[in-house]
Amino acid sequence: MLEIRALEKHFGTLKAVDGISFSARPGEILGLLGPNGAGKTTLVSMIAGLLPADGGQVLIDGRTLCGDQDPLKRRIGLVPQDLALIEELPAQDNLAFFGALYGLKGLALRAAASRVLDLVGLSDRAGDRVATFSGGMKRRLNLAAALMHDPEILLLDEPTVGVDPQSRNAIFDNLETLKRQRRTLIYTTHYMEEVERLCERVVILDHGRVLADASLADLTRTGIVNPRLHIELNAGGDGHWLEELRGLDGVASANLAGTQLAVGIADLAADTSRILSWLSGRGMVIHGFASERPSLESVFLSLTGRSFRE
Ligand SMILES: Nc1ncnc2c1ncn2[C@@H]1O[C@H](COP(=O)(O)OP(=O)(O)OP(=O)(O)O)[C@@H](O)[C@H]1O
Repeated sequence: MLEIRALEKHFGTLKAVDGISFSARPGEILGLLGPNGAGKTTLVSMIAGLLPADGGQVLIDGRTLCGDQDPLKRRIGLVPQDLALIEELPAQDNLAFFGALYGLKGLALRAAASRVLDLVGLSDRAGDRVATFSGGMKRRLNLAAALMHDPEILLLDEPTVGVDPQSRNAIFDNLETLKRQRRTLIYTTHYMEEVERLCERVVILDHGRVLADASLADLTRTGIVNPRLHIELNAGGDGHWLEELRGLDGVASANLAGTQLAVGIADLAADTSRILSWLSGRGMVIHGFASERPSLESVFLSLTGRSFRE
């Protein structure tokens, strides 16, 4: 179990990480989301022990991580945002370099290289120089390098930037394999669909603080953003009934533009038919309606005031 408690990092007067706490379990892929400058990379660097914290703690199974030399650090791996590869060396020599940093040598080093190359599907390219690899292959090797010392906690800082869809899917498959191996994965990304595909839980950051820490299902159900009904009426009229509609149980908002009525409601299943009947009862003819569930994108926008990729 990885626990982050009240972590802080200041750069001059800027609080890049301002008291962040959350935890992540083995076998979980936790999505770490936030707009540019939210503090994600700073946070991940502190968890990885690359950057000293100004306050707070990182704990693994209840034990506090103390400094760069702490043996607990071996239990963490980092896939950095910027590729950390030596282009002129073959893939296997790159892996040997990273393995050696963790004290691996001889047979153990070769076994680790073979295990990670197999996982990322690059065994047949082991002897080729990284300079000859595609962007996606470099990303996969970057992931392999972080796994040489067999960490149980893996921090991934935007690991699919610049990756073609095929390599992206290959990386997802690798991450799902690591999840099945009961590792803990912290996944930072700007791609909403990646979070929706990979993560059950998400921590949303902005200005160095946690805005939300919830399962994806709960986030889109909490009422941070309501589901909506889009109803087309035969005639909007003066909308004198709007105030009354807004006062109904389960109605969070109601807006009329011409003949288009948008109603924010608490629960699609429970409230839809009741609202349609209420409108019919007021003599309104409904030409059509559609329902819209809140997306993670709309939750993010509502929490941060910014769109995901701004
Ligand atoms: N070494 C540094 N010195 C001064 N300010 C820094 C330093 N590193 C980061 N910052 C600032 O801290 C804030 C958080 O930056 P960070 O890189 O952690 O954000 P991020 O969420 O990873 O952003 P992005 O999505 O753009 O990678 C930003 O305002 C950034 O300018």
